[in-house]
Amino acid sequence: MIIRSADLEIVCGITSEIPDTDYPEIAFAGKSNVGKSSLINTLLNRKGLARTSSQPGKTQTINFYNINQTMYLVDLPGYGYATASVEIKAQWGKMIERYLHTSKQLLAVFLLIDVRHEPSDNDCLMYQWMLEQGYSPVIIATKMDKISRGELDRNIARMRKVLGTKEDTVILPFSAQTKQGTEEIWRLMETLAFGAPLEEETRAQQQARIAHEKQVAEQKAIADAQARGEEYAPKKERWKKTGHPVAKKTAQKHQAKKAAKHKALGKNPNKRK
Ligand SMILES: Nc1nc2c(ncn2[C@@H]2O[C@H](COP(=O)(O)OP(=O)(O)OP(=O)(O)O)[C@@H](O)[C@H]2O)c(=O)[nH]1
Ligand SMILES: [Mg+2]
Repeated sequence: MIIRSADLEIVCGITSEIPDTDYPEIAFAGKSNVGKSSLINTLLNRKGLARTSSQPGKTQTINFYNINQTMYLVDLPGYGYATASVEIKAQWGKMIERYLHTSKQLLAVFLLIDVRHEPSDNDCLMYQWMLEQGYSPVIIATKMDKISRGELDRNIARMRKVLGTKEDTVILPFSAQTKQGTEEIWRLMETLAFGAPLEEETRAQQQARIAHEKQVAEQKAIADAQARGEEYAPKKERWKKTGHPVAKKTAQKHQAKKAAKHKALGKNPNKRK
């Protein structure tokens, strides 16, 4: 999917109402620190949009990211955050439960499990809940960069066994570090949200789009210049007018500096050793 816009549009805290949104929602659930926010950043190709931390318990609200005004990716707080107080844990649990039960647009819940570890009791509960509610069960095995290929196969088999997955449950290995799995997850999300994976832009379409965007930007620049009562000079011409290209100036400065250094050291820069 080509991401034209990705904005954190709604932040829902423990006392907030669950919002009634206009687009399908895909939520990311899982234990604290499993990589939910990192997955969202990777899918959107935005490094710090969703806040992440090596300390568990970073996401404490339900965050709705509006993508291209067509769908929401929903980042949930993690469960099983050991150092949070019992009361806080219960409040977060209730908030997540309230969201999962009341959202009218929730299309799918992706359950994230760190591929290095055995699924926890909470992971098993979450998986069962997804089945009971009739959601397409999708599991993302995160942090695949941390183990070998052989271990990955063994751990995914163990994951299936512990969760007791149905045949049609998809388990997708993923790494936010290497971005492996990103395409597969997008294809699945597009199929769920729009019925089929969106067509990739062909090279010709991409060039046409870029040319169109350039043309629109230029027209805007002309209109802005006119509004200021100035004559529009395209970038290249403005550059020509000065007669001193920045790159040339920088190169001259660099050369002068180098010559001074060599002079100070009494060396000839062109002499071979
Ligand atoms: N090596 C590696 N590290 C990862 C990966 N995904 C996440 N991490 C790291 O794991 C830590 C937790 O990531 P987050 O994305 O904040 O996890 P979260 O599930 O959103 O955590 P909470 O908000 O606390 O529930 C961060 O230090 C990330 O850099 C991955 O695929 N590979
Ligand atoms: Mg998070």
